[in-house]
Amino acid sequence: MKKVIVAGFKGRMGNTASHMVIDHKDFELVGVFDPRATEKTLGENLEFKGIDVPVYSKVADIASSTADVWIDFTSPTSVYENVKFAIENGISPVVGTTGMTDEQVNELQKLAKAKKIGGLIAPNFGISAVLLMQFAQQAAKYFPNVEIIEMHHDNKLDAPSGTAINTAKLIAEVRAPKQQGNPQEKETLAGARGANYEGMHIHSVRLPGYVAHEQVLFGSEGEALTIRQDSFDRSSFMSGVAVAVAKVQDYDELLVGLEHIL
Ligand SMILES: NC(=O)C1=CN([C@@H]2O[C@H](COP(=O)(O)OP(=O)(O)OC[C@H]3O[C@@H](n4cnc5c(N)ncnc54)[C@H](O)[C@@H]3O)[C@@H](O)[C@H]2O)C=CC1
Ligand SMILES: O=C(O)C1=N[C@H](C(=O)O)C[C@H](O)C1
Repeated sequence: MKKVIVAGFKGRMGNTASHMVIDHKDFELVGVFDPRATEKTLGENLEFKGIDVPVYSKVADIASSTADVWIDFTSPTSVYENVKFAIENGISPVVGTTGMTDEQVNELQKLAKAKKIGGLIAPNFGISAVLLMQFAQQAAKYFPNVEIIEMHHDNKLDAPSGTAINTAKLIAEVRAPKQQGNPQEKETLAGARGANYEGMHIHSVRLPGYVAHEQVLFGSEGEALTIRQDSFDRSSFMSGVAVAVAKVQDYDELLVGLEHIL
């Protein structure tokens, strides 16, 4: 049995992940963490009735031997400290939270290597998004002119999305550096051309009703290719999270990207 703690359990993803862990025959939920929590045990919430695991509202209250795996769906400003805490306490992190800087990820990777702790940061746990990123990287070898449009619910804190940044990074690995559009182009309204990652423009849409969606648009002489994925429900991320929880302790480093453990 993998003993699991869920950080951010009062949020959308943390709630879904807590249910997944409870329902999984090989996992045991041993604690949940969220600074917004006021209850002492999870079972005080009607939807978790009978699940009397401890609720933590301060990270310092979590003992190092509490869990094998730390699932993190929190916020861009808290994820680095949480993951650092997990690694320092011998707990393998499975991280879905987006918005960390490259420097923060590098530091955590160094720490995990030094402590020989396996972990995973996945910008997206959905198989449709993992495949989209791989297809986009393949297509970019033949279509170097590319723009990315990511579309999310309007409660999202970070922009562009972690998936969009990761898509651009994967494409940049196979495409010669290149600025796109007319070299003389001028924005008459700031931001009109979106963010710019090594010449690739990334556009972020935020709308109620949306969950998580991405389109990668490729254009060439007389033809175009569009790759799109849609996550309509947060349950779609859970098979990826479950695979990560099951396998993460087999590694002794912090990996980035679900594809590395599938
Ligand atoms: N990798 C993936 O497949 C996915 C990643 N995400 C990412 O997961 C993160 C969370 O997303 P949502 O659940 O929609 O957000 P949310 O805002 O619904 O939930 C975040 C929760 O984290 C809590 N929190 C804040 N600071 C904390 C801390 N220091 N320790 C523990 N909990 C803390 C908040 O109180 C809140 O309850 C975002 O970064 C989002 O981009 C979301 C969906 C899929
Ligand atoms: O905030 C979200 O909802 C999501 N965040 C991740 C991201 O930033 O890419 C993954 C997915 O898109 C949902």
